[in-house]
Amino acid sequence: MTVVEDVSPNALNSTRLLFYPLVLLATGLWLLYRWQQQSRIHRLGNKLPGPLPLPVFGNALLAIGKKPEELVTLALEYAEKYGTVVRGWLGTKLLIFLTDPNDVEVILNSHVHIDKASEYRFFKPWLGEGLLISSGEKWRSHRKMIAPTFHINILKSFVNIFNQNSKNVVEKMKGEVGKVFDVHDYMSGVTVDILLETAMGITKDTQDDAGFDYAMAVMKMCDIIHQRHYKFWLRFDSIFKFTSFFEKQKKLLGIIHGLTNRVIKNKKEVYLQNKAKGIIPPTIEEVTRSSFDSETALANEKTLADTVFKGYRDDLDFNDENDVGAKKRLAFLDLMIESAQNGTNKITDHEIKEEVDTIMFEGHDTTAAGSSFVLCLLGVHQDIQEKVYNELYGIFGDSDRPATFEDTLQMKYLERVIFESLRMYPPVPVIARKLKRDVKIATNNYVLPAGATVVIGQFQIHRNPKYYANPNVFNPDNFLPENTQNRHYYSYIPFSAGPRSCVGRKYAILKLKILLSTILRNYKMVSDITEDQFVLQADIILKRTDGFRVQIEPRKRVPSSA
Ligand code: HEM
Repeated sequence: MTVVEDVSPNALNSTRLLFYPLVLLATGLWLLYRWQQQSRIHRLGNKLPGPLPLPVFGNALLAIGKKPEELVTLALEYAEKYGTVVRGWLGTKLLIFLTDPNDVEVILNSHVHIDKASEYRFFKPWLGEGLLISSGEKWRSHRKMIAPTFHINILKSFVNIFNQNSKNVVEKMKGEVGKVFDVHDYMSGVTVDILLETAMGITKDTQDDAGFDYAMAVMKMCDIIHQRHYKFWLRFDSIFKFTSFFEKQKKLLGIIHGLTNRVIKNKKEVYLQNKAKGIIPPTIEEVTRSSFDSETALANEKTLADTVFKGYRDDLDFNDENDVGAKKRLAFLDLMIESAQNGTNKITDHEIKEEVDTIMFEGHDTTAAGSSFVLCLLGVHQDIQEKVYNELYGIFGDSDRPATFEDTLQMKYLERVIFESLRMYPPVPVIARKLKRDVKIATNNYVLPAGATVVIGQFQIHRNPKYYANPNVFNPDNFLPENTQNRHYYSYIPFSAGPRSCVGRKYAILKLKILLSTILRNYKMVSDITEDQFVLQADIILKRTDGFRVQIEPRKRVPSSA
């Protein structure tokens, strides 16, 4: 029997009488707290150098009417005028731009300030809460799961795929001989194909031609997100929804998610079919074990990358040095699906999709821009290109055999060229973090208030004459061991650094070496413009507004000096 309690009207009335004042008090206290916090941010923010803000707008109007390429010039002018710490106000929002490696180290090396700035929320409809933007326990546990999938032994097993796809793109580029063309189109297509095969385990015969459409959709999405960063009215969802950008975004996400959904669906179906047949997929290590033994010694050989990045050892180094075990060493998507199915790692289908979207974006657009810059720069700097070619001729001679992992260790000059290109044209030109607590930086002992957004400008850091003698001159010798060993580690951060460094750093360098060496063994790059004519575009990923224009000439396989 249910007992219904009789609640008297008086009791109800006195509850109401208490409820409303309490809500009012709580709201008042919250507003007071917010006001105090905001005035504190204002007080500390205004102690930093920066342009004079206007009431209400702050400095937001500075970007109005500016084209993306003009924003690069504007940012550089302000850095020149105000120094390595510059503050700006977007309305009441405090942005602090840092370009001194000592200050940057305080932020990037911290395990506290690992949350991404609120500007990354514009990625949410696309990447959800994937590794790039997630925070807290979700980020920590997913990073722990994903980092081992970039173990050096897994990367070695990708060498054949890198080679095959590089050969394919060389074949495709044949049609461009004698023309001026945009090499980025080719680099985008090939990097998507490589990711589909390596990270996603989708074999060539099951791929369709969606890679190129995907790459183009990603570029256009980046443009929309970027415009939302600097056109302050687009920052409000309520306004954005009524603009043409919103409809465009919907269409682009249809293409992007269409591909990633198909990839996951195919992969899961194959996994379940195999499981029903009692086939447990072999780990990558089992598949490639025989070749590892001979390579074990080489794995320990120091590459330039080990020296350059040794100052900020991250979990990628830790995983390589302390083998995580065969079971965990699966290619990225295989591991995600296996973990979700057998419950070793808690990850839902939705979370798998977020991570697939993240890796597909981060893994392709960055390396497409990186490889395009290298090819254009070599077209401009013929003397440097000849040195690269001679190094490659020394390794491969007349043969057109594919590159091995050992070969990539011999490509020392090419590696310096890649690093120098990433220095002058870092594909990710800025990183932004939200400060969780106040933090004191090295410059003038400034205190940066909790709640502020810190923007770290790699582009500017990499061109500081204090660390690079002629910072605006393309000179691969900047990465000779004698020049790197005493340089501040945080003066070179194309892959960011610290706990949130790029998880694909080693993958990217290996892939770039194989892709670029294959192209350069087959073609000579030629540029009809000089480097100072490159028009850079401030974007999520650094690009050239004028396109990555080059010409190619087929190589005769003889040393270039002959
Ligand atoms: C030249 C190539 C690349 C460059 C310059 C680059 C650069 C970066 C940078 C600067 C970050 C930090 C971004 C931030 O904090 O806002 C980052 C993060 C990340 N990168 Fe890369 N990246 C490259 C290639 C790759 C590749 C090939 C992959 C995967 C296959 C990848 C996956 C990621 C992921 C998942 C993150 C987020 C890591 C985290 O927050 O824990 N990247 N990358």
